[in-house]
Amino acid sequence: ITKEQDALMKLIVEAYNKHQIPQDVAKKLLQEQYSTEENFLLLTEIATSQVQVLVEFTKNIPGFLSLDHEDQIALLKGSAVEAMFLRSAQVFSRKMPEGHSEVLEERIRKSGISEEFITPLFNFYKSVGELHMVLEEQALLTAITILTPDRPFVKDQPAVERLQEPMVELLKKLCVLQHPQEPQYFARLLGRLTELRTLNHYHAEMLTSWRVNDHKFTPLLCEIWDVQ
Ligand SMILES: CC1(C)[C@H]2CC[C@]1(C)[C@H](OC(=O)c1ccc(O)cc1)C2
Repeated sequence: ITKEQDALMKLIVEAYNKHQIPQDVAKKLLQEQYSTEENFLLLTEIATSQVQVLVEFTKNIPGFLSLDHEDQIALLKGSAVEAMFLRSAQVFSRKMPEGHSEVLEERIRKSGISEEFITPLFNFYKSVGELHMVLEEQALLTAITILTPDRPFVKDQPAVERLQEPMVELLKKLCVLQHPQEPQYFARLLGRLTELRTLNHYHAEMLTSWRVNDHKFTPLLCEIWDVQ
């Protein structure tokens, strides 16, 4: 790892650590009762704070704020769902205090989300959990997801590629260092990004099914997903 790569990694990890889901949201997970309505409101709060965390993390990715402003928005809107699933999968499989993940799973299952979405979601969580990613890998993988050049409406794709490229190179080196006995580990990580893209479709279905049942989203979620 070169000096520049080490500096880049420290910046990304620092940004990733700086923005965590507020503790009060996590605490509510255990306190509130279990009605479908209550669960939906909790998930709305979790999703809203995840998007806020995503925006703050993204702003700290070196070079992001120098991109064309409309492209910055296009990248955020295009990656919000994937970044949210990636972060919740990492939180879910790693840092959840004892018993929280079961409670969260229960609330997700009883929040009006159709079963056809629940299965792929928890399969994804399991496949991320099995990787036992270290923090640096989690942070870099999230930054790489956000800096995907071929999102809809991105005008200057090469500029995004120039930011994403060094992160992919750095992640590749990290994987070799962290998992010397597993040469295909880096490929498995990138495979998760492909699986993530399939979740975009399920997520759109989920939003629609909530909306037809007249559930209300927060303004931030409406804005990032162009609903209502
Ligand atoms: C764990 C998850 C990533 C998975 C189940 C809850 C999540 C936080 C997310 O919820 C929403 O997207 C969502 C969108 C709008 C809304 O009002 C509530 C939740 C999907």
